Amino acid sequence: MATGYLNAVDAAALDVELMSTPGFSLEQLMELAGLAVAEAVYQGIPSLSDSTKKRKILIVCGPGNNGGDGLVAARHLYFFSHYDCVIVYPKRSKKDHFFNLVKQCEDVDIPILDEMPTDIDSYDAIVDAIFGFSFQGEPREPFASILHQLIDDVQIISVDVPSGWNVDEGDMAGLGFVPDILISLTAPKLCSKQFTGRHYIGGRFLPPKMAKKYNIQVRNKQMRSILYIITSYIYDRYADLQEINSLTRSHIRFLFIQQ
Ligand SMILES: NC(=O)C1=CN([C@@H]2O[C@H](COP(=O)(O)OP(=O)(O)OC[C@H]3O[C@@H](n4cnc5c(N)ncnc54)[C@H](O)[C@@H]3O)[C@@H](O)[C@H]2O)[C@H](O)CC1
Ligand SMILES: [K+]
Repeated sequence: MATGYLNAVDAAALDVELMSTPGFSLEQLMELAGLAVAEAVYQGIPSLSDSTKKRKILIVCGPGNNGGDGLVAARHLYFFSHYDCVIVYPKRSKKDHFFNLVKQCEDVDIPILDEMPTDIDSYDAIVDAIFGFSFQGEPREPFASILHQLIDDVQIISVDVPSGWNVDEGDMAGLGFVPDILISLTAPKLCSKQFTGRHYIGGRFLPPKMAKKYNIQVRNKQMRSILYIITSYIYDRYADLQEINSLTRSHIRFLFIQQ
């Protein structure tokens, strides 16, 4: 089954419509988006077999809601137990909800830095929650420099859009920034046609009528149950992971793109 892509204008319109017609709040959508991001990290960067050791994850958050998804993901990863997160949040939003999200992270002792640490090579992965579908033009500081630092050996997981990419056209600015994993929220954005890495889709809350309106085709039930059986078989062998994996099955799925 093909999955429809969203351009920047439709992605923003869909977001507004989701928060008006069916009555989702931004907080609710962000919580589901952030949980899906945490689950993508869990699948993409599996926990270590030595359960006394934790994966180190750096979560870089931008000034808007994409950054909010990163803050939510950090909190969920803390409770997944296998991950030690550090947040970089250089331009904090002044909105109440973001103040609360920051406090929730501080309450579970997740360090929140204003700038990039000097030891980024020591992390197992970096979550790019810098810009999403409202990014325009070329990245301004401090994010331009941060994006340059992300081009190295550490695995990168981008939230919704690889940061710095034009939402419709891809890497127009020629940054050369290419994540290893992309987690699209609600539906893949047009630029993701150029992405060839591991691709998940999360944030599964779209009412069917709205999916139809925006030409987002969801995989049919039969395909979903076949995938469910396969993933159950693979993951249920690891009894201690079962609970989290049952969450994973419900919130994210692999995206098979038919070009
Ligand atoms: N639909 C969903 O599933 C949900 C998606 N969510 C996430 O929200 C983002 C979109 O959030 P938004 O606040 O509209 O914008 P961004 O985070 O993309 O960024 C806006 C932010 O960035 C600044 N900015 C724009 N261009 C530049 C630039 N060239 N240089 C520097 N700064 C720039 C701008 O001023 C703003 O401050 C979506 O992608 C999802 O990740 C929600 O969580 C809800 C559910
Ligand atoms: K991003």
